[in-house]
Amino acid sequence: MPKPTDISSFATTQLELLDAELQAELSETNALLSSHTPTALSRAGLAILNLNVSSIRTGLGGKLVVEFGLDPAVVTKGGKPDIPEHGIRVGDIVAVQDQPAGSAKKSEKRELAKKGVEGVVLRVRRENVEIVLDKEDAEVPGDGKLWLVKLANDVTYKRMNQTMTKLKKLEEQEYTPFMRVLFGQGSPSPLPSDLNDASNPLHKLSFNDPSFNDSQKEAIRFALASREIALIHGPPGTGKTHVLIELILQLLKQNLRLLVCGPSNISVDNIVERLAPHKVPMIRLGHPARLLPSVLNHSLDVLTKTSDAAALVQDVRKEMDDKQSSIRKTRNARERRQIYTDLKELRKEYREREKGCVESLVRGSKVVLATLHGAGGFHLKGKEFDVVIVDEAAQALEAQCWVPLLWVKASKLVLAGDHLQLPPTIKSLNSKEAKAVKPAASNMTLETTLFDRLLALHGSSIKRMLTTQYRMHELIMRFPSDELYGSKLIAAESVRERLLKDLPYQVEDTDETREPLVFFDTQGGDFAEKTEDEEIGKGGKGMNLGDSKSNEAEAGLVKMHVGKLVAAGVKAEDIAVVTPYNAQVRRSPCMTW
Ligand SMILES: Nc1ncnc2c1ncn2[C@@H]1O[C@H](COP(=O)(O)OP(=O)(O)OP(=O)(O)O)[C@@H](O)[C@H]1O
Repeated sequence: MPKPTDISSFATTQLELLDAELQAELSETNALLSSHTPTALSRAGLAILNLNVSSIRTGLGGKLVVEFGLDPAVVTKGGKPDIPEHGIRVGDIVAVQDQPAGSAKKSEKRELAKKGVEGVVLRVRRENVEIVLDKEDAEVPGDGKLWLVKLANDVTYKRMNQTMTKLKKLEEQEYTPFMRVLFGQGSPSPLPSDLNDASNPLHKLSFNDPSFNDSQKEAIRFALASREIALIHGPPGTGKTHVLIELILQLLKQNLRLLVCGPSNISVDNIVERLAPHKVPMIRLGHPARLLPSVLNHSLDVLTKTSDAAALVQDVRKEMDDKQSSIRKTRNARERRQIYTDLKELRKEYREREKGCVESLVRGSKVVLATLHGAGGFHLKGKEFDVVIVDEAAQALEAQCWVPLLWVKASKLVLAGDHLQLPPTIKSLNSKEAKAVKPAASNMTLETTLFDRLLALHGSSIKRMLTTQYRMHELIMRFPSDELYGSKLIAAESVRERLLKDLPYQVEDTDETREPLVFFDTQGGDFAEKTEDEEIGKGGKGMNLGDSKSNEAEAGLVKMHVGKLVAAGVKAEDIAVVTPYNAQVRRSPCMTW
């Protein structure tokens, strides 16, 4: 077994690695922003030009929400006021500035860049974009044309950094037995020896879904019985989320309080959606715009408007909105100053009332759900939970997993994920800065997840693997099963022999629809590969700089195969074409049939 990890040196290494990663991210973005014109950035999807403020209101936390629409001057007569295609997404950090004139020189533009305000994208619609401004007393830029440009996102780093700094500063006597287990300074409590025995009460567990297979039942019993940590290893399509939902329901039956997290909003929303039919008293923390519409009813934003405790908050919110809109009508400087002073007072009042409302909502929920990052927000600081559950844990940086573990009080952790799929993306892996870091544990990089580290520390006795998959024909499953999962995967009856010709609608029995897996050998043929420079502005969305590959003849082969499937009756919307290269994706327009 590896040696126990020294907690303080672990945190120091993490801080250094995180800093190297942030530097890599910042230099990538800054290089891009400083060397391209607004028009080029807009073409690359990183900026939106020609905007005006269309409205201002007060959002959760008393923050200013500003809506931007297209300047009427650029909307062609009779045309729609739709914002042209862009790659700015909810949650992105952006700057809003007066738009430099097309003729402005670079230095002048930089000067302008210092003005303006920063914020987070709250909502993106066809005809407008909403931004929550960072600074409460920020003055929204003037009446001229504005532009909005995407900046590097350092918010998640800040929180990971705070978390690792807190871990580093903890005194030894502050380490809980639970924490010691997570660093190998203690062993997990032994499980009851009769866990797999019919005499164990967990064997009489009544499951909400009677169709669970044996590996799923065992994982649920194991996670219930474990005292400190339980890892649920779910290869693709093995029902990992299905198992987590059951586990949550079972833990609730034991009257426990749960914090459920995932690295992304979608991973958390997926659980909320699947828990909702069980009428569980739950609350989903997070920016309302980042949540799926079906999840909004459980969100703090909606509950602070609709719950009993909400009326008090509403009063102040309305008053703030009225004041805010009166600023724009006032030209007199003294009056404006007075309004700002009033707003400051109101904001204080608002925050206090809102805090009370949120506290009562969080207290009343047996299950709180948030992203790992969101679990570090002030709503949860110091709150007690019996179990923290993290889904998609093998896709999260370890420092991210520590956000819920350090800011709330908890003594048991369940991690669900698949450490054999791709780890989180790291930009600094081979950077000079990352290489200079001396790791506290052998070979530690940011790619080492908490899931990996715990397995290496305590061995597979802390893990249960789900082995029946409900997604792939046996032949498709064979390769990943043999190469990654020790040949342990089993195809469920429902998919083991499933073919396209057996789809529940009319599909002809042809060579293409009879085979579950086909390989085309393109070696040696006339399949020349092209390398394209993915230069900004050439139509790529996001920051796809660097080389990308494409191969016209291979695209032709795909087109031919897809054509045959469609001709046999397979619906086009049931077919996905996947390729790792952007340049090859761009060949897809030639695939219309
Ligand atoms: N015991 C079961 N019996 C029948 N179907 C099941 C069972 N368990 C899971 N499934 C089905 O398998 C599919 C995959 O389930 P789920 O989405 O929970 O898996 P997952 O492991 O979380 O998936 P992913 O690979 O996307 O992480 C779903 O359609 C689910 O209904």
